[in-house]
Amino acid sequence: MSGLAKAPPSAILTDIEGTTSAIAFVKETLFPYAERALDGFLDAHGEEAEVAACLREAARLAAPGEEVRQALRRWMAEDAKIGPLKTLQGLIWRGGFQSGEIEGHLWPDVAPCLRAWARAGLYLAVYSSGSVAAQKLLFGHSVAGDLVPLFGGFFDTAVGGKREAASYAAIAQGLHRPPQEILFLSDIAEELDAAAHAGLSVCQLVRPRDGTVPCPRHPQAPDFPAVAALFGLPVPRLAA
Ligand SMILES: CSCCC(=O)C(=O)COP(=O)(O)O
Ligand SMILES: [Mg+2]
Repeated sequence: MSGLAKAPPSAILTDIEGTTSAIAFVKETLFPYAERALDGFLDAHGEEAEVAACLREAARLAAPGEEVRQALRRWMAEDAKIGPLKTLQGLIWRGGFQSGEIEGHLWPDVAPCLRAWARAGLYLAVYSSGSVAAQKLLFGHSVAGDLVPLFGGFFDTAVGGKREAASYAAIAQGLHRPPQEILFLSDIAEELDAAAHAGLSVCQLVRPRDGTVPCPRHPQAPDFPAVAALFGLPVPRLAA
């Protein structure tokens, strides 16, 4: 087992899907919303610069002979972490989050811990395959209110893939912190491997309702208070 910090970390870097939020929320709410709205959105906005750039990149990455909208739908069904798809999803979800039709799911243990950690002076950041715009929508319109002000940084795959050690080294550099001061939380073994390889402390969230596959190579916790206990972090004050 690797990744347990000797001193408590000064920064927390968290994944979203499977870590702060249910995989079912992403697969059963977010993806179907984007799927339903895709054609209308592309018909209305397909010529706008950002959307057109995503469509060109998606066409380049599509399988030979595959139509671009067909490729986008296939990637959604596969939960493929493809940059132009993730950018388009974020743009499509914006209307849903802003109207209140979608609320960002967070497991109930997450917001109290994030607030306690931020209050104690820990630096909080997000690293997700979801675009930075989508991350801010989810935390800004979450079931626990607007949590965006708790975070100092948001990273998506523009910094590199989540299974590549270089991405975590770049994030540590961007945060001006030694990698070992950063604790990365994720449900995915390959992401934890990459972060640990870059020198970060890591912990796997093994959330029973997400059916996470436990990875014996890294410390494991069923929720954020258990992460706090493992790594000497503050725990939320109990309501009186
Ligand atoms: C607001 S991010 C939505 C979730 C998403 O699209 C995604 O791909 C999450 O992947 P993660 O890297 O957080 O597991
Ligand atoms: Mg995840």
